[in-house]
Amino acid sequence: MPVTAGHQPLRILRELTDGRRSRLVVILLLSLVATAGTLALPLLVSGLIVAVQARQDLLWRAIAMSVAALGGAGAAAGSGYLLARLGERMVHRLRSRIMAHVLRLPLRTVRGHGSGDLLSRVTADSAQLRTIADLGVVQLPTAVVTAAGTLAVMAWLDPVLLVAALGGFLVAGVIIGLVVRGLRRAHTRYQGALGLLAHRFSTVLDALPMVKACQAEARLSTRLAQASQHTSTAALGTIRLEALMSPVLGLGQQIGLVAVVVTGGARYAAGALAVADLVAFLLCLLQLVAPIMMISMGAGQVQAGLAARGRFDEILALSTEDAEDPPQAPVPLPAEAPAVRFRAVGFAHDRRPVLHEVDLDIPRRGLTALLGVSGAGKTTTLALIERFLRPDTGTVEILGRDSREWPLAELRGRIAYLDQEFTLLADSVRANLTVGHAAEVPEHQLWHALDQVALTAAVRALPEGLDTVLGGEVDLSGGQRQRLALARVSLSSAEIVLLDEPTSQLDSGNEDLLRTTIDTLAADRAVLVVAHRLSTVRQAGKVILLADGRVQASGSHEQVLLDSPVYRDLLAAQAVAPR
Ligand SMILES: Nc1ncnc2c1ncn2[C@@H]1O[C@H](COP(=O)(O)OP(=O)(O)OP(=O)(O)O)[C@@H](O)[C@H]1O
Repeated sequence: MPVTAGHQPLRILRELTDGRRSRLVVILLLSLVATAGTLALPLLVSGLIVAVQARQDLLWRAIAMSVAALGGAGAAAGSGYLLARLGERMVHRLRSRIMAHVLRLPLRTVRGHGSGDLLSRVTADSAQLRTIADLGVVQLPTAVVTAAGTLAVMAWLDPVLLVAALGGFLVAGVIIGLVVRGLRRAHTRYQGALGLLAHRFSTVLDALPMVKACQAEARLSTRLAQASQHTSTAALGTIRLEALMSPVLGLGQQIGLVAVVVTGGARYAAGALAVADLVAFLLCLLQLVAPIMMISMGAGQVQAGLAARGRFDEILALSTEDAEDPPQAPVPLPAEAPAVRFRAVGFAHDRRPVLHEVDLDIPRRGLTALLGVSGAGKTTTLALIERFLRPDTGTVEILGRDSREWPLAELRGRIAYLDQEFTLLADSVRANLTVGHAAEVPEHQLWHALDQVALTAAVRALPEGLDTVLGGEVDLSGGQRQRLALARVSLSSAEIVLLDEPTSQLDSGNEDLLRTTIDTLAADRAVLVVAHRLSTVRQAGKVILLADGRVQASGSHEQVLLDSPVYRDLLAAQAVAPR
């Protein structure tokens, strides 16, 4: 069920107190004590004036005033601290939930949103959410109770004066009500603009070497400054509205004060009001400003928190990749099916057709090479096998089962994938090698995998060996990173291995080494390698040639060589001597 804006505060209250109801009760009790202390003070002052006039003993009254003031302040501090802890716990839980959810979204959805925008939701927006806990849950209700209690005391002291005082605040209240209504929209616009700015900046940072090489710093700085200006314009929308609050309230208070002084003076002169009651009333009026200020400013800030919660909801409403997992246990796998089978597969990126009626088989064992000019659809083919993407038409079968019928976790457990960017985590060498493993991998296996890709010496030379964190001050070269990614793949026991251009950064010595690693992998599983360097295809048992999103030829190297002029052209372009 979609969450309406009206339901949101209640839901946030539930999230805040989930498993901590008793803590909330303590916070509420402390707040009540603080409120009672505040309300008692004017009455105790009034009593003190009467006692001074009557020359009575003042000691116990002084003690009572001290207890009310100190007790109230202590209780307010305690409730504020406990509440902030509850708020931070809620923010941490929501933030973790959002991050876990984002990691399970389809790649397309994540890319569509942009990493910077998602980052700003997890950081800046979650900080805004804290305001709801800090202000909305106890401070605002407490302020309402304090204001109502103070008004009741004022009514008890002199109802006529109360009417005079309220006249001043009424005008302010109407204006502030209108301002608060506009604030949530303004905050949503501002948070959206901030997310866009974060996205633009993070994409520029990701491309920093290229930016520097092209000397594009100045031009991109100007574009970023424009995005920043757009964010500031959105921020001004909230600032303008918030700036109205304090003066409007101050004006209301001044009008109320003048009205009380004039009316109170007249009533005192007429003998209708005692001086102690007039002083107590004025104290109440001054005391009323703090809760009313809290209600108006707090309500404005809570709008920012509610807007942030709304942006969280937008993300949580997006379907995760495994949302379409089959509900029933899948049928057993046929023993002799190929590792991968495409049947009349069609796929379009943003309505631009990329694959058309593709039929292909990848055998259960051995090396298959996927070739084609740049943009032919090779990476898209791998993405369909991994189920990063789903075919628009036709079927993709993995180990004899339609890929839509696989539970996603099981499907991905059967496939190891080395992407084109040979991505590594900004984490230790060990973490990068074992990222897909639930159990700890024995160290000798890690060294063996590194040995296979000739990385042992390089890793031993790192400051903390296997535990050196990469991607910061210490890093590997492009070719070493590629070999580390390959070592990760070789540690996997997956039945299907997908390698997207694994040789792009390797020198000829390392390329020979890679061929040996691939041969070892292909001995007992299916290895599909996207090869730009056509030298790799010589060792392949099967070659599939893609051209314009169609399978142009497939079979053994010799057979495709005979059948396909496109293949011969590709080989010639790479200057690989046909055997
Ligand atoms: N995320 C995307 N959004 C839109 N179009 C895309 C996307 N990814 C790829 N394409 C387009 O789909 C087509 C096939 O891309 P793909 O990456 O599969 O080709 P490729 O054969 O792997 O190319 P290369 O050898 O250059 O890596 C290209 O025309 C490309 O522009």
